[in-house]
Amino acid sequence: MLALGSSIGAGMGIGLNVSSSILRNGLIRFSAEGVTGRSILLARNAAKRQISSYRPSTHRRIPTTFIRHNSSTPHPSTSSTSKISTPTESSALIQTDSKETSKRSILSRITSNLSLKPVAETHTSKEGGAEEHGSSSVVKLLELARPESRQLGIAVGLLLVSSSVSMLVPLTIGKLIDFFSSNSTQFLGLSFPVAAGLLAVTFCIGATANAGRAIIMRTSGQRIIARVRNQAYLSTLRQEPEFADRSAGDIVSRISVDTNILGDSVTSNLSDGLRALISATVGVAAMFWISAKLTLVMLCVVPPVSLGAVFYGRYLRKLSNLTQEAVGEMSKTAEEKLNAFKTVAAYNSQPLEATLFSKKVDQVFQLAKKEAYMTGIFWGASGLTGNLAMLCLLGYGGHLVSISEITVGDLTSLLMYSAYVGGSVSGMTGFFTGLMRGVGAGSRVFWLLDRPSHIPLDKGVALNRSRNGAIRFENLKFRYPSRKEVMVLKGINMTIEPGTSVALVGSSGSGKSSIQQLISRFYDPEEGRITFDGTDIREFTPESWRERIGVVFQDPILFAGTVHENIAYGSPDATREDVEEAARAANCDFIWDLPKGFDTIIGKASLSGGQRQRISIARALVRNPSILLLDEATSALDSTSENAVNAAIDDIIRQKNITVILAAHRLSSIARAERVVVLENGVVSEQGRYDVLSRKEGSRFRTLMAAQLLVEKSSKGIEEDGSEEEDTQIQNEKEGKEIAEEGKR
Ligand SMILES: Nc1ncnc2c1ncn2[C@@H]1O[C@H](COP(=O)(O)OP(=O)(O)OP(=O)(O)O)[C@@H](O)[C@H]1O
Repeated sequence: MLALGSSIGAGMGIGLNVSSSILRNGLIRFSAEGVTGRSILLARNAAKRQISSYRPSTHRRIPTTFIRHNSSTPHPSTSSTSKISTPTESSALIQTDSKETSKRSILSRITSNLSLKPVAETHTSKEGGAEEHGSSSVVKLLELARPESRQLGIAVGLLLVSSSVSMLVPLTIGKLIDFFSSNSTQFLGLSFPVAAGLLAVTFCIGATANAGRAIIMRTSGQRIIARVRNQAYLSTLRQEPEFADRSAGDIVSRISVDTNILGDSVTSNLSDGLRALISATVGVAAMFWISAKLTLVMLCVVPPVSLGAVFYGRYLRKLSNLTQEAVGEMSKTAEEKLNAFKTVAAYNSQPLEATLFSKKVDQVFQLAKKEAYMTGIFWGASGLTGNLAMLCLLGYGGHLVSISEITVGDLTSLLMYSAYVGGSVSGMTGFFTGLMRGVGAGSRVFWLLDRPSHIPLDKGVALNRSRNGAIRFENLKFRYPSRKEVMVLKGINMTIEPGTSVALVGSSGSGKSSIQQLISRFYDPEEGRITFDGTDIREFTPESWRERIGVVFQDPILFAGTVHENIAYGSPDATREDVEEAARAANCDFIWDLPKGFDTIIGKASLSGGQRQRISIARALVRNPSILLLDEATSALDSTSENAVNAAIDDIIRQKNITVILAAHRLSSIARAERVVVLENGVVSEQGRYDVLSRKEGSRFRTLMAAQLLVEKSSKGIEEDGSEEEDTQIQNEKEGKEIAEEGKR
């Protein structure tokens, strides 16, 4: 009966096509359906810093107000607000007014007025997990559809019209059979041609309503998907940097695949469910009207099917969660390796990577196979039940016809209605399972939306641009959250006066970069604090604090875009002159030789390492920072470029208006700094001026640098000229002198 119901329903435009419904809610669907031109545009706009304000909890209530804050406004809380758009348009998420878009980066828009209501406690049993009570997820799912309520209301109206028309079909067919098997000249109380014409018009109205319903439902679904994707991405951007580092692939899977399932489940799936409910109700009422006895026989089949559907739905939800997590893992694996494709190729690791990926794919497949078996068994059993019920109906109905209790037309109508009702029951089962799948995908997306950042971007007071002072480390202890067993910094104490320069020195892994990351507030210390002008930097909003810092990472990243865009990244107000000046200061002469100069399109890997590093230095300088963090900033440069960049760094240091903290191994870089701080075993073991430390006998710095000197000498092909008999004292003195001299280069 269910199978028959499905096909008849589909034929009649009721669309009770169970298999297609399952397909539509498929677990793994990488289709680009949700990526409309509009959503791409939205994303691009977002990247262009046009985002106003974002409320992470808005999946409960999609934002209607978007708050823009002025560039000159020091803190989001004091910014002006303006209502700029309606909630029904996807574009409402994005606000476009580049003139007013200040130097504040995209993050400032994301952070302003965050009203994060952490519901993540419900999920925290497992980082990234999706453990949440189904009921609350269902409520959240339905709330997602709220901004679309007007459209969805219209769609439901159209659905009522199309379903009503469809439900006329069985009755009409029954009446037609009776009309043709009698001598009557009246059909439905009218002459046949008039009645046929009226029916045709009614069916046209039904078809139009059905088309309208489908269009509205689909577009609403896509709007919801676009909105959720934007929110999920914004939510990701406001997380602490380690979060994205750790789970980029999984996040991408949540934003692309899960949002699609989610959107489908609150629109197409909801529409299918409603249609099934209407069809079932009207069908049962019509059946009772035709023959209550026969209808009662038919309805015996509903309770067992419904019970089966409930168990099946629950199982499917669990399976859906597992599958989505497996898909996330799969994406993560692929993404990590594709990002390091040259390493994979260089080490001929393609077969290994293929095996690793295929294991992840297999995990997804095994789960999908389980679902396929469950689905097959469920639909097979419910189909059989339906067909047996149909046989009973025919047997008992035939008997009623033979005793003239009902006509042949009535039996035909009843048969058709029962097929409709059967189809509707299966449709409702599909709705339920689709909803459960949506809940599974939804809890993964909601987890992302609700996850509170460990370093909230909205917390704290804005740091006044004019404020300056010393950076002080007070008994700073730190370990990485992902490696709790290792204490990296065990009590750092030091003070860096404003406008001075400090070189952090220490063996590899001694914590130089970690200190810089703590200054940037990518992490917060476990104990102790870093103060700026006497205030704990955790009291400043990360945005206003980071705005004062220019960072040059060890492995500089360039984005696809022009040279100008790359240098001006994070400084949207920078003019061409500012960019050129910064490029000159960072010794980026090569830019002028590029085919289109600053307008040359570059990408992640279209420049040499040294060129990338210099662009990265220019990017840091164009911000006009108060603090410059250089993490092995000259490590990728040849000696000519290194000298030039060091000269640029010298200039910056000499001007004494930027505090420079550099982590370096090279003696020539270390020597630029006014003070050297030696890190060992998680503490500061020594500090002082370069020339003093390098000449101080037995200093830790000298021991460290002696090894470095050897490395640098051998890389330059300089032979050791000391004889074995040479007195150790003389050797020591020579070494100290050499280190000091090397530093002067
Ligand atoms: N994201 C991370 N998660 C866990 N541990 C980390 C992370 N980054 C660094 N570490 C560990 O912290 C310690 C300090 O690393 P850090 O990068 O600060 O050293 P470094 O002095 O800058 O080294 P190098 O000179 O090689 O750049 C090391 O033992 C390293 O393995």
